[in-house]
Amino acid sequence: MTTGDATLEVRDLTVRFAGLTALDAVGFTVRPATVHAVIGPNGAGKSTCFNVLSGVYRATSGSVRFGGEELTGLPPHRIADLGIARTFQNLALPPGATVEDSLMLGRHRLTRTGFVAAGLKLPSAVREEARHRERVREIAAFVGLEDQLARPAGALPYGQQKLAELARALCMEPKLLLLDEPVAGMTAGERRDTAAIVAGVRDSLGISVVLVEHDMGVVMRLADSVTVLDFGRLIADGTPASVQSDPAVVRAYLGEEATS
Ligand SMILES: Nc1ncnc2c1ncn2[C@@H]1O[C@H](COP(=O)(O)OP(=O)(O)OP(=O)(O)O)[C@@H](O)[C@H]1O
Repeated sequence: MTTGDATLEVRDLTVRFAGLTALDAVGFTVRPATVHAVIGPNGAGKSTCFNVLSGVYRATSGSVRFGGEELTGLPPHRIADLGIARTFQNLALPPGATVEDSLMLGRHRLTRTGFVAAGLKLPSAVREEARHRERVREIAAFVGLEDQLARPAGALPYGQQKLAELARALCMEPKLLLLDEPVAGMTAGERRDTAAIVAGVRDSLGISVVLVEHDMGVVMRLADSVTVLDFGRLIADGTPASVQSDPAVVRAYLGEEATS
């Protein structure tokens, strides 16, 4: 599949949990090599949307197509096979493993060598592993973690652990990257650096990014397009500047401040 095919089309997506409509006929399009943010107050349906895109939740109705393939109903590993990788709001790295081995986990899907050949250390298996380790080093350098590869991932400062999680997802060589609150819990400097790395994922690697993020500064600077949800409904969709001044968006956020 070429990058030109890697459009994500969400149409009439509805998710109901026992009487509660978490997503109500939501639709948006993510063009290739763009950053698309999904924002909204707490409980708006952002995580539910992400969980459908990555196959963790089943849609009640509606469609999600990526490069022309229907995703709804596919299990997470099949969605990953189509070139969609995700990060998690809470870190999902194995705490005892080194950064390098954690990133090698991201290469698993791309590994051809079978269990027996790897166990016997056949030359083809050794060569393939060396190629993967080289790519892991390149990706670690891309996110600025090249000097941390030998450290246990769990020993890194929180901001660097989040970058390792991002790097692990990049190691899957995705066409579309789903980032769940990538700068949450980071210092101001780490937020800036991470925003620059995500911009590089789009501009240098040509990967599309869908971002759920509460940090409006990061969203407004980074996103090419924004979908705003409130109580499961789409209330605005467009450029960062247009949604920022949309009265429905202002009302949704002011409502949240007034009640929190
Ligand atoms: N597995 C579930 N079972 C039942 N209800 C759920 C489930 N997941 C989410 N919900 C409900 O769906 C609604 C949307 O939740 P969701 O987590 O998608 O919102 P959100 O926009 O991601 O919120 P936040 O910004 O607080 O993470 C909420 O009312 C939530 O309680």
